Amino acid sequence: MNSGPLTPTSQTSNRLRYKLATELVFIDNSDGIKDPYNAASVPIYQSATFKQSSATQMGEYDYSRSGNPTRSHLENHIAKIMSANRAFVVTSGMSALDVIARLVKAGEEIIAGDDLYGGTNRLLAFLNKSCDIKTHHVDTTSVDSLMPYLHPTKTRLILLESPTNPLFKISDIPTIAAVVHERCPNALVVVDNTMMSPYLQRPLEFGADIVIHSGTKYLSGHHDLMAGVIGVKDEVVAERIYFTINATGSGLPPFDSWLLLRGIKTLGVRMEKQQANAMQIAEFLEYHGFKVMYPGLKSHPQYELHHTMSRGPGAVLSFVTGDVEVSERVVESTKIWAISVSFGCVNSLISMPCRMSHASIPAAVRQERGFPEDLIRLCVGIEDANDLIEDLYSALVLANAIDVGQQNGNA
Ligand SMILES: Cc1ncc(COP(=O)(O)O)c(C=O)c1O
Ligand SMILES: N[C@@H](CCSC[C@H](N)C(=O)O)C(=O)O
Repeated sequence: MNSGPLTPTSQTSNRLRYKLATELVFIDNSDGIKDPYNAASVPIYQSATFKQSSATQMGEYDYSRSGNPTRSHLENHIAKIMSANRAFVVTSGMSALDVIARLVKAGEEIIAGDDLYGGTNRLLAFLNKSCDIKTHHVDTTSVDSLMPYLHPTKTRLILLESPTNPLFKISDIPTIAAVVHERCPNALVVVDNTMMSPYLQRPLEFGADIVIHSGTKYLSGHHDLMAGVIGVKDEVVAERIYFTINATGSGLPPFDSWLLLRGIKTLGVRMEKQQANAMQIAEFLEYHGFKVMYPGLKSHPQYELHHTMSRGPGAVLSFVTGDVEVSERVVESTKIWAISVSFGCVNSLISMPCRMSHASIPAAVRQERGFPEDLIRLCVGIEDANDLIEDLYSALVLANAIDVGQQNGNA
């Protein structure tokens, strides 16, 4: 009898042979997963179970919760583009974070940012209440702010977003990783790299132990699926993660794996266009006097640091109007920009994080952490940049966020 779960074939040579734009579309057939017909598009193995030739010796796949060839193809491909030794795909970004959280035992501690995705904050609050796992929320823009909480045995995870969602704070990932590894040999540095995608930033190359992505965002690119991605450096940690995914049944189903594999092929072109559009929109808003949070602008306090780690600033940005009601009117007045949570899609989206993606963070905590209630977040798509700017300009004028008279010198 098979003594345990099958470990699917997700070993990969984590070296990039070509430039990333090439690797994104180049699906390596030397990964041990053979298709008898040499299909150009990896087939969808829509099968829950797999027939065996023996009652005692299982083949490579026995049951899709434990492993599925379409998922394995995707995991190999993702490991390569993330510079990971192993990668796993699960049913959502939150599921990826849940799998990582299961590496932490009761009584151990997590250090995370004071600006982070609302759902992550909610999961960490739940772990505190129900599992005796405490999180210290600190300003991760300063390595010093982590110091008082680094404990040689208790600290288990350091969870970073860089840039953070939604205030675009930058963490010095290599320095934090070096300090943490020196002081807390038991701790793992985890980076939620959703904002950047592996096309712009690969934190495993500069010290992180685990990188996660909400695959719902840039990796898939079309808002037609939910997925989470985990890239891991260390084989022992990878085996624990695989165990949890199989034990809890959170592996990504075959059809969604296929869709995600298809989406990844266009990540490079989408990101280049979205980022170029975002840069124009950030400059437009700054020109009109708004405080804009975007690491592509020289006015960003950590512009230099960000560019030591990343190939670009990405395509999400935030700005404030100075008045919550004005912000609401702006958001409700656009036509092309859809009022929607999420980001990373080919379509442009507009939202108010305090009312939407980050509403699960209690108002008092938001206030304590200096989270502006009038914040507007823009997720820039691939549309024509001038159309996007005109639509935004009309909404800003309609909401009285821009005083046209003053701009014309008539005020
Ligand atoms: C930075 C970040 N991490 C994780 C998640 C969770 O991803 P998902 O919605 O795919 O569960 C999100 C958004 O949802 C996010 O913005
Ligand atoms: N109602 C959802 C909100 C999802 S927000 C999705 C995304 N991460 C974003 O930042 O827009 C929830 O409660 O999780």
